[in-house]
Amino acid sequence: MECGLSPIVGFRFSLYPMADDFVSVIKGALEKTDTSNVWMHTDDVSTVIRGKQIHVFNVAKAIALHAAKTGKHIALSGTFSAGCPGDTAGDVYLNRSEEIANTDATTQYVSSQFALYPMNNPEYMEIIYREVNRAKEQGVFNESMHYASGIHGDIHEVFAFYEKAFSNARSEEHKHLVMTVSMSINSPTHGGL
Ligand SMILES: Cc1ncc(C[n+]2csc(CCO)c2C)c(N)n1
Repeated sequence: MECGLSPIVGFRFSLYPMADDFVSVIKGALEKTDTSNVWMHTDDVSTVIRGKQIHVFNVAKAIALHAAKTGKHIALSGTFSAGCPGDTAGDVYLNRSEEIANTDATTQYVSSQFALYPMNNPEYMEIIYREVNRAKEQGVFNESMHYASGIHGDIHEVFAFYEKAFSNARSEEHKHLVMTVSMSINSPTHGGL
């Protein structure tokens, strides 16, 4: 499929609540979030949201935060993509204003791992190192590991880092970017902030 020029950003993700009532945690997180600024579709495996970058990251964070507020141990795994829309569904959401819809500032510790894939960019390793260094400067870097980098801290700082990294790793010349994230929230393994 041809890569288009649409500035649309997408995020396909799944929530895995470690709880018997996982259905209500998933559905509750999706329903409590104001998703009016993104195109959203849920199926039996995952949910996809598409729209302006600012809204996609705002909605992704809000869904994670709503799930986290249940107090249950939540795993979230997903892929952000831009520059290769494939289809035009959701393009209508690109005319939304920049005003974000979800503003809950509740503190919540998140431990996560991410990987950047700057498509068709011969400088991809420099781009990845640059963003990992920014994570260190911003105090959200956790650890190095094979195939990903660990990012942790308050959910608002972690998502702010991810949104910046996603912007920084794209360019006019190299529009197509993929970023994977996996998060663990309320895990008994971490001590918290
Ligand atoms: C964000 C997100 N979207 C969809 C699923 C798939 N899924 C698994 S259980 C369930 C509820 C019952 O219909 C759904 C929709 C997921 N895990 N996380």
